[in-house]
Amino acid sequence: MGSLGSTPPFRVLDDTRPDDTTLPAFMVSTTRGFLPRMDPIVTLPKEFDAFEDILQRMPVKMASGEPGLLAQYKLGDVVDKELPNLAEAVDKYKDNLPIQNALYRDYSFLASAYLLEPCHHRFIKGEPYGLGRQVLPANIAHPIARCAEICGFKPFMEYAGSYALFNYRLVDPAAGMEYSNLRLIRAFENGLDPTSSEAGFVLVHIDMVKNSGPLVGGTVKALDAASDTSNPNPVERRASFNEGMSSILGALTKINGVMETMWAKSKPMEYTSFRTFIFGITSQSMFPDGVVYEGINDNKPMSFRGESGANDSIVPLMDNLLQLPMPNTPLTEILRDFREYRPSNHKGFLLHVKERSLELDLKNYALGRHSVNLSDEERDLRRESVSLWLQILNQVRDFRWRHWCFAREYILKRTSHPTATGGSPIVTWLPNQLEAVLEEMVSIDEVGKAADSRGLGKVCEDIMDAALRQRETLRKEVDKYCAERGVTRS
Ligand code: HEM
Repeated sequence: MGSLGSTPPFRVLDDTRPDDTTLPAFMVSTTRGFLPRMDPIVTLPKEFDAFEDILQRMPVKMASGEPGLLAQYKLGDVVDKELPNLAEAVDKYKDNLPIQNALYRDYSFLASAYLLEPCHHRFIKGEPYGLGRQVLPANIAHPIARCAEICGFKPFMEYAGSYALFNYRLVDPAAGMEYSNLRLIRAFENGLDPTSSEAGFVLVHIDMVKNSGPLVGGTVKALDAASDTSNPNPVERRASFNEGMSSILGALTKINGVMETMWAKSKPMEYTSFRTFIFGITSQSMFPDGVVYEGINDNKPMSFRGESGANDSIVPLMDNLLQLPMPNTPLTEILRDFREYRPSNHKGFLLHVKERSLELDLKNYALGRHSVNLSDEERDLRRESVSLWLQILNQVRDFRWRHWCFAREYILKRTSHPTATGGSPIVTWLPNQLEAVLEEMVSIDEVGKAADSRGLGKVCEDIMDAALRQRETLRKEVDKYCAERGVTRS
């Protein structure tokens, strides 16, 4: 295929080669999207039995239903007395990347539980979080630093590599990724019970991401169609572009539908109790000077953001493909920083899509800004492209609006702690991006109306009516929370 531009190609997998242990666990594919290439490894090699034993005793409520070490405030003591430093055993498996990913997941669970155990105990007594443990001992610090380095993660719990996307197992392997067939591998509170709010919170993320294959496939198709200079037929090219965009729209609609199930699967009242363990170090009062990883970084304190869905790749993929303009604010800097906390292959793909979209001038291609002397058929297809662009933006709006509702109902109404788990300011950060989407929708709608006397049709008119009403509501709500909490918008 002939192709415009010089951005190096990116290899998106169709076959994820689940048995290949030499490839990283996370590689973007048209089949599994942003999920790992294979179902996560559950059982660690036998050298790690002592570690596994502590992990099983760790949760507030163990798999047996009995109270575990975190319920008794005994985890720190047990780690200090019983856990060997298994850094050499980690190295023994350095060529097996899926095993390294499982080790990274498990060490990051233990690291967060160890550091935040004192905060959990204050929280359940109704007290402020206070300080976490400020030093991560060598028996956790050395192995986590090593396996994180091998896998390309930060040595602290991440969303994809650890807490969410590498943390499920199938009850019946033959039944696949059906929600009722999913269980967590690791949990802090009572997440080993699949009906718990902690399990629901994590499993809904997985249930959404399992629909990201067609999103990736549609993105690749849209970019390929727009760059296919070997096809002299503009009608065919645009029809193919629209097919890619339709696939994206279908995937996002499904993903948003699954996201809505969060309300029932994870109760707003119960979120703050397991959330204590997924806070990060950066911008958190529990770690004002960072954390010392014993024997690492010359014992100078280090700081990492906490686990957050903000490190998921679905929405950033759309931001990059659609060239969504973000305001030049400190809040947008946080958004950029979040994008460092994801698997290297996801990062590479997101960067590729961003660069390719700009190089192809994809937005102007979709909007038909450079098209002249169009036939009726081309005009219809171009109108469809603009409508699809707006409908996809509307799905991104839907995702971010629901997020604002989550933040309001699960967090703002329950706690005055000013920062979210990823370290963003809780009142202003999500609205920063949601406002940007709403503004872009207004701008695309105007282009669509100006380019075609028929406008964009009823579907888009209804979308815009609802979006403009939502913008008013959002502004009032954010003003209210800012006033109540004495914060400014950026
Ligand atoms: C009860 C449910 C949820 C709550 C309370 C919640 C809360 C939050 C908060 C507070 C943030 C701000 C970033 C930070 O952590 O510092 C955030 C960001 C984000 N979360 Fe969630 N989240 C929830 C569910 C989900 C789900 C199911 C996904 C699916 C992948 C997700 C994906 C994201 C994304 C993409 C962002 C960045 C938003 C943006 O770019 O504007 N979240 N979330």
